[in-house]
Amino acid sequence: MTTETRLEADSIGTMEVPAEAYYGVQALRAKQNFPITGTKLHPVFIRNLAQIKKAAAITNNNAGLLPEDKADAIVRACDEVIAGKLAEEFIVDAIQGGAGTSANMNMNEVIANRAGEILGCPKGSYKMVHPNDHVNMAQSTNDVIPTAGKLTVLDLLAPLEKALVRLEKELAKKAEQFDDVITMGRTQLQDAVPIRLGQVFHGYASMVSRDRKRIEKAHREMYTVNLGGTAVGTAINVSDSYFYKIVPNLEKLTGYPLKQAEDLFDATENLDGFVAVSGVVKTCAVDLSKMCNDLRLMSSGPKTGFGEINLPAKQNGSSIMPGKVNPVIPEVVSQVAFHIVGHDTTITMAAEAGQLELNAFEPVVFCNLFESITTLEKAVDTLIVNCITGITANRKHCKDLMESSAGIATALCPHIGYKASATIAKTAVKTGKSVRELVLEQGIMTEKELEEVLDPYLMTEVGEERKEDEARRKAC
Ligand SMILES: N[C@@H](CC(=O)O)C(=O)O
Repeated sequence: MTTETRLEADSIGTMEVPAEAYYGVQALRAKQNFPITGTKLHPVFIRNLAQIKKAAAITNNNAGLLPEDKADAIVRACDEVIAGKLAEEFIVDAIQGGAGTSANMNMNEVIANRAGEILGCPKGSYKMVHPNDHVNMAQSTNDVIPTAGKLTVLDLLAPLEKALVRLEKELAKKAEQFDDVITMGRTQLQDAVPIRLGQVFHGYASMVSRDRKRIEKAHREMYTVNLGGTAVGTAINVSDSYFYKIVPNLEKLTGYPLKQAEDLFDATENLDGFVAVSGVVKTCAVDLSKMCNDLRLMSSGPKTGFGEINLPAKQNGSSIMPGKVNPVIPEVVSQVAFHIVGHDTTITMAAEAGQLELNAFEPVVFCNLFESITTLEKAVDTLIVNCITGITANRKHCKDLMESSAGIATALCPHIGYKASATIAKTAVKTGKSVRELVLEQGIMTEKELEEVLDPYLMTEVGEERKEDEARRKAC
């Protein structure tokens, strides 16, 4: 590593910057001011910010305000950043004070130095391409940073949405596979009434489908950007041509159906769109964690728990207890959910803390939201591959549990009333006899009548499905 430096100046004073660095004095000051998380800016965010700088250079050139050679060099430098070539040059911490100005200036300096180099200027001279005058031309941190944040959310949500489609499919497959596995449903952790394991998994598939649609709907909010509004939404320092063309040009580069906000003041000062996305991501995480709680309960044991299903064994469970296997995948999914709930609270507080024309807390919103989305996507992936696809059911044990439970007495109510049914249920629990045995013993119903009333499959069906099943049974 070279120890040579160059001297750079900003409005605070002068500073030694490593001679080879593409970043400049402002990025270096920010690095020193914010030694906070040790996590740098998200690479997808860097790529999107570079796309915005590229769109701005093209638009300013078309407006006749940025000479061709400078614009070409800036576009080339942006393309290099987009390709990930200058990744090491982005040195500011993901969490910074200053509403993202440090991130924006880090980008402006890297592009200015690289574009200057392309035009034959030494790093740090900024004679041909200046970070503020040329790269940041017609922009403010306050419009480029939220726009880059929205593009990044869109990029990160796409794989999450795809992962949820896969999860829904796998759950639906399990629902089919377990459709004839009858077990005892529980409410408030007490025996309730029979249910088919397939119905339980169908419920999970429906939940995931709803979560996915909710995310899809919220992601559309990200298409509306405040680019062109500059500092406070009044578009100061922006030419008419740039104002009308910057978003369509960015749309061409990104492929997203972007729209310039009708009310740029609102779009600059409010972060509710990010809160909405975080909210739907959190909702999905909470749902998945609830499902994982169920999977842990249903697979508990193997001898002393519910033991209704088996999760695939993924690793040794214990350092001290030989042969123990733990439900590690549902456990990790739940932890991801707790993490996301915490992030959502942070994002909510940050959005609430905006003042007047700007919200200064975008860095923490982005840092947490990006992490929420990607960790959820990865959690969904491991949940599918390492858990859901390999779940098996202990059919006989499920049936035994259902048959030995007094819960099926509920089905007697329409025939003998709640009071008599409760007496049967209580006696069953006390004596260990089955509900069926007691009803027959007491001559309350005939065997034939009971066959229909206490048919556990019919207890899990309603409407057409029930009629078809009854007809099928009669025909046998
Ligand atoms: N975030 C800065 C504006 C900028 O960097 O463009 C401010 O409002 O103070």
